[in-house]
Amino acid sequence: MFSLNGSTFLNNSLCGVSKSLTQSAQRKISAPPTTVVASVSSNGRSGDRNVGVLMESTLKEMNENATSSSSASQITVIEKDTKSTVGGGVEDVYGEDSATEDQYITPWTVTVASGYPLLRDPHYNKGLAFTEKERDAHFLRGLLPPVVISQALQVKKMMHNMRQYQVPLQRYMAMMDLQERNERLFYKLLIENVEELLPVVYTPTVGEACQKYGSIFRQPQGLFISLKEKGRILEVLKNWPEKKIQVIVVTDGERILGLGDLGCQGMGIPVGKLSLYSALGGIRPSACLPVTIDVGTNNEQLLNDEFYIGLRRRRATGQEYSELLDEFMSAVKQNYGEKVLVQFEDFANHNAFDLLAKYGTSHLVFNDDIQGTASVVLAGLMASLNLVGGTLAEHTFLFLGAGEAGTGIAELIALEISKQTSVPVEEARKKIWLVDSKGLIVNSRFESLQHFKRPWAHEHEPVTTLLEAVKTIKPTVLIGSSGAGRTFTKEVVEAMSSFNEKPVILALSNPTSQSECTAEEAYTWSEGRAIFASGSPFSPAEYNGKFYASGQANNAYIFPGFGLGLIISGAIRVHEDMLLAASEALAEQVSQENLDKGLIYPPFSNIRYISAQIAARVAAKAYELGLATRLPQPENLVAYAESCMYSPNYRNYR
Ligand SMILES: NC(=O)C1=CN([C@@H]2O[C@H](COP(=O)(O)OP(=O)(O)OC[C@H]3O[C@@H](n4cnc5c(N)ncnc54)[C@H](OP(=O)(O)O)[C@@H]3O)[C@@H](O)[C@H]2O)C=CC1
Ligand SMILES: CC(=O)C(=O)O
Ligand SMILES: [Mg+2]
Repeated sequence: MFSLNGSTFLNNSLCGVSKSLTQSAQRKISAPPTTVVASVSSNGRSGDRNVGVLMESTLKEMNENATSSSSASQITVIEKDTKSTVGGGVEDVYGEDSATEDQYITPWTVTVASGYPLLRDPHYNKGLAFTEKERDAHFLRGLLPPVVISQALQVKKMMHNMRQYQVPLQRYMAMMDLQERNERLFYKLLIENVEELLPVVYTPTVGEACQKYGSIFRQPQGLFISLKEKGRILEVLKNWPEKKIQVIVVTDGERILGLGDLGCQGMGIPVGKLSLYSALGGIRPSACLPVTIDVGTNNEQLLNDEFYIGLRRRRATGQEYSELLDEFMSAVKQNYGEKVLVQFEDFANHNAFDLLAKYGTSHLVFNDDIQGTASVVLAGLMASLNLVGGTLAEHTFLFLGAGEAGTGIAELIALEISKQTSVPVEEARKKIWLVDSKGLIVNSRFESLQHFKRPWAHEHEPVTTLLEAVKTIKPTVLIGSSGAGRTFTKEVVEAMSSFNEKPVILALSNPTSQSECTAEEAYTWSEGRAIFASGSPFSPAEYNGKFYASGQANNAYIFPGFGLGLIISGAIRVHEDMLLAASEALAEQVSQENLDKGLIYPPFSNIRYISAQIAARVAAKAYELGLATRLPQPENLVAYAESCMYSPNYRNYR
């Protein structure tokens, strides 16, 4: 924070300044040499080095165009300074559309360019919602049609338009366009229509978007760090316009959902995950940084695709790979400090476990596929006990898929059983069985197993098929984490239903095409008795004249609230007890009404409230474990979490 000409500026607001003025320079619309320019160049922070460079050229352009100034002003965005203590990292709640600016008495202001560049700045643009006063004050007259509409009407209109698109990818592109045009409207739309829009910005549509990312790419939405940037990653991080980053979601694109290696086009995943961080967990959008590490791809189709946007080479491995990751992780810590959360997403399992182990002791890291998925599935299983009875320890679990998701979930279940029953975790693991592409994981395969599978190699005869494993193990819970679609066949579901009154069947694999079975198949083949949830959403399925709704067992329930909990407590490390705490918090949100419908997850429509509960529980655990640095601990963590959440409501500009 620094002061200039009697105003106080938020450091990160400078990004808005430079962006707007740069745009104005590009468009040859000059802004006046106002205090904004001086304020940027007066800031000596190294993080703003690139801002200074940009400002120099902007100044030059401005001088050249000094006589053509029409958008000659800056605007002041009114902000309240209620949460600046949390590392400046969470945004306060602003007033409703109708609120008058005089309602806010504030010591904080953000200054950005006005006029035409304001309409082109997604962080501040309000489109037709600019009021008459704002249009006069900020040189917008004539740049907009006469009508002034509320944000609520804008939402209504956008949803109407969105529903005209029949093709999911068109909806995805319309949402991305909106995000690039008017960020607050994008989040308002997403938050208020979360159940309808989640499948658009997230699974399943984001999968197709990644597959076609080269063709639909329009604007950079995150940072691309390729082998070409080796030795210069810190420099690359400084190119990102926002300086106050709290959450990074990073992928190397090698295991995008269940679609395999999509290389650089995996960028859609960090972008999608981070939009959920803001919409579902209330993390300020400008504090989120999507990153794709491009070390090549082994996907022949992409390598031969003329529109492919990544490095046209096969994947780097070994030292070449680990040196790039090392440099990235060091640069992140150096640039953003030790409290920035790095979420690893959709790495292949031969890197994912090692990266988590390697950086887990030195950085605040979280692997969504291993840990977030484990937490969400454990929550669903806890809730399902209300329907099927018994304790966790009394059930038998069988997984199809023994990778990140499968072994991550298995381990958290074992940990919870161990805590509940005081048996050693090795003992608790004995009720959990996994099948991989070679069959049941058994002792005789031990030597050839990857390290993360070894704890699951139990004493048993070799079994090669899932059906045989189901018939032999007789699980009460069947979990699909294989990425292989339609592998829960009629015979498998019927076998599960033959010895379970209510078989619990979770088909976690994404996107929909990779789901181990559909909702309709699960209910039909189990004669309506299955307790079913899936990674990607299914519409209610009809069986025998009755409709069955199913829940979405997806880590999207966990990571936004989990991340918020880490941020509000200033946590410096992730601990497995935090994952258990998040599971408990989520399971408690499953109401009797949900259970009566066979649902083991609450509806996403309530997700912000749920995220606050999760955040509070995670933060409380961070304090209990001595991993929190934000002191003193807030008295009411739920209220605190809620109050910290980003609001997409428009702000008033004076
Ligand atoms: N719902 C959610 O929130 C989440 C869902 N997922 C989904 O889970 C799936 C798997 O992800 P992840 O665990 O990271 O992937 P991994 O690649 O780490 O693991 C996949 C596992 O499935 C096994 N497998 C693949 N095909 C078959 C088959 N036909 N029969 C039996 N086993 C098979 C593999 O066997 P082998 O080891 O022998 O190769 C491997 O053990 C993906 O579709 C992903 O989208 C992931 C995270 C969260
Ligand atoms: C949901 C998720 O993280 C995945 O499918 O990889
Ligand atoms: Mg994932």
